[in-house]
Formats: sequence, C-alpha cells, structure tokens
Amino acid sequence: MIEVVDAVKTFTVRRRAGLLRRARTTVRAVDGVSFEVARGEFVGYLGPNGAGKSTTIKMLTGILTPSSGTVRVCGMDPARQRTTLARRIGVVFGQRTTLWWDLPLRDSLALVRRLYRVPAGAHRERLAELTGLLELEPFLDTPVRQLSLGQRMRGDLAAALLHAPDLLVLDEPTIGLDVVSKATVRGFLERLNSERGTTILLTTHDLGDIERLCRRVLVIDHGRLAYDGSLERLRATVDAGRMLVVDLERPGPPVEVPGVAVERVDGPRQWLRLPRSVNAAAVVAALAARYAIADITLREADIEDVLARLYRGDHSYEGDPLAR
Ligand SMILES: Nc1ncnc2c1ncn2[C@@H]1O[C@H](COP(=O)(O)OP(=O)(O)OP(=O)(O)O)[C@@H](O)[C@H]1O
Repeated sequence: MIEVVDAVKTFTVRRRAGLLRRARTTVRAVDGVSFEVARGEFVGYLGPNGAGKSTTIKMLTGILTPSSGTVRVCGMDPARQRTTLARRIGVVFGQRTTLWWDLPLRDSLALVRRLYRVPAGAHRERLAELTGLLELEPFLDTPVRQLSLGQRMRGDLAAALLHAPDLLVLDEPTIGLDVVSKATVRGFLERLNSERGTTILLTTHDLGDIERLCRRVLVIDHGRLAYDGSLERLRATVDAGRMLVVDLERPGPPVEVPGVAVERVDGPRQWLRLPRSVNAAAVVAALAARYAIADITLREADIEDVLARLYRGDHSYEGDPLAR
C-alpha cells in the first residue's frame, strides 16, 4: 500500500548571518527513510517535534515531491498522480478542517461527494453508515463553524471516508479532544481497520492513541527512522528500566543502593530507576535493611519513558531496532 525507498526531502532556508548578510542553509527534513506498509495494517508514525513526520505525510499525499528516493502509494507516484491518488486515499489533519466553514455539515459532505464524484446511491448508503458510526445525526444540520472540536473532527473523518478510500492518513486526529470524543474517534478507527480492512497511518503525539490502536510503530527522529516494529518489542529493546517508588517514614537525603539511581525526591517520596539487569527484590531488601520505609511500589516503564529515552538516544538496544 505504501512503499518508501531512501526518501530524502531537503528545504533551503535563508537565515540572517550578520547585520546585512543572509546565509542559505539546507535542512534535511527527511533524510533517507525507507519503509513499507501492507494492506490492512494500522501503523503509528511517531517522533519528536520537527522530526520529519509532516514532511513524510506530505510526500505520501503528493503535496511535496521527494528531493531523492522513491515514494509509492497504492502503486502510484503521489506527486505525479495526485488527483488519481486522491480517489484512493483519505487524509485528515487534526489542526485544520477540510469542511466548508459556513455550510451545514450535511451540505459540506454533499460537496465532498461531488468533488470525488461518488454516485448518489453509494453516497446515501455511505453517509448513513458513517452517520451511525460517528454519531453525526445531532449536528448534521449545524454549520461547521458552530461545531465543537470533537464534532468537527468526526465530520472531517466522515468527509475523508465518503469515497471509501483504501488508505487513511491521519495527522493528530485526537488533538484537543476530550476523553469521550477521543474514545469515540479511537473506537471508530479501530472498527474501520478491523471490519473494513482500511489501511491506516496515524501520526500523533498522543501515546494513548498508539497503545490503543497500533500494532506497529515507526519512530522518526532527525529525519531518520529510529525504530520499526511492535510497541512490545520497542519496550523490550529500549531498556527504560522500571521505576521503584519508595515512601520513607520521614523525608531524607537520596537513598543509597548500589547500581540504582535516584531520579527524583519529593518529601518522603523517592523515585529509583532500576535497569533490567538489577534484581528488584534485592533492591527492596537492601532498602528495608537500611531505611524506615512506609510503602514501596514497582512500576513498569510506560511508553512515554521508552520514547523519551529513544529520542534522547541514551538507550541501549538489544538488537537492531529496524529489524522487524
Ligand atoms: N517548508 C519548509 N521550509 C523549510 N523548512 C521546513 C519546511 N517544512 C518543514 N521544515 C523543517 O523540516 C523539519 C521537519 O519538519 P516536520 O514538519 O516534517 O516535522 P514534524 O515531525 O511533523 O514536527 P511536529 O511534530 O512539530 O509537527 C523541521 O526542522 C522543519 O523546520
């Protein structure tokens, strides 16, 4: 469905270099990225700010042409065959809407039907289905400008899916949504992928989206692919360790246990990071022998810890992060 081989995208930017002089510098926004996404996959595309995610998506949707390398989506060259490709893919940007601001949602969706030349019968059927799944009925006749963010996002999803695309590309679809709207959108995407078989590429900073939805994640950092595989394997390969939260009877200086670093102290509570190689039971025993302890809890590193270590580059891999 998606094939990216050694894709590079550079931008030339002019920066002030002194009072009157401007120097040209080249930014390698995407710097030799290769990956494939097969039909029916649900893939998360992650990376810190400025890593190159939007630039990749713009190359996949034909908005930008790669400086070198090849990008193919649904067997097409997105930049050259942008209009034909548009009939096969749906794109949703969480930060902006593709709907007509002054029109009621229903009319906006009718215009989308004309743009994509969806036959009237198919449109009716599809609209009825999407209205049910996305719970659009209460606000179908409301102008888009009056919709809440969550309602607008559901409207945008409907607009992107009216022409039944094979691939849906989402850029931050749950940004700014409350927990209930997030749950509706996530539940919908899950069904779209599992029941309809729509391939989905999801860019997000919301790790809840990724944990709930994506069987595979791609992590991009400084324009290069830093990881490609499952979330479980990412957890296992990037040793973010476990966190031991110790409540002392009284506040005190950081505890001292060989091989363990105290990351944070807040009154009587201290956070100790345990690498995988350290036996937690032995640490607990050593602490109990030397300090007066009120409570101890052991927590697995969560996905935020794992990614923070991957982005900072201070992880230790057990194996090749790109070997899936
Ligand atoms: N049109 C442009 N001209 C110059 N530089 C650009 C342009 N678009 C992106 N860049 C630069 O390319 C790099 C990658 O940007 P990109 O928007 O792809 O990152 P991102 O991963 O989507 O970030 P974010 O999570 O903040 O949205 C950044 O350094 C950015 O400043």
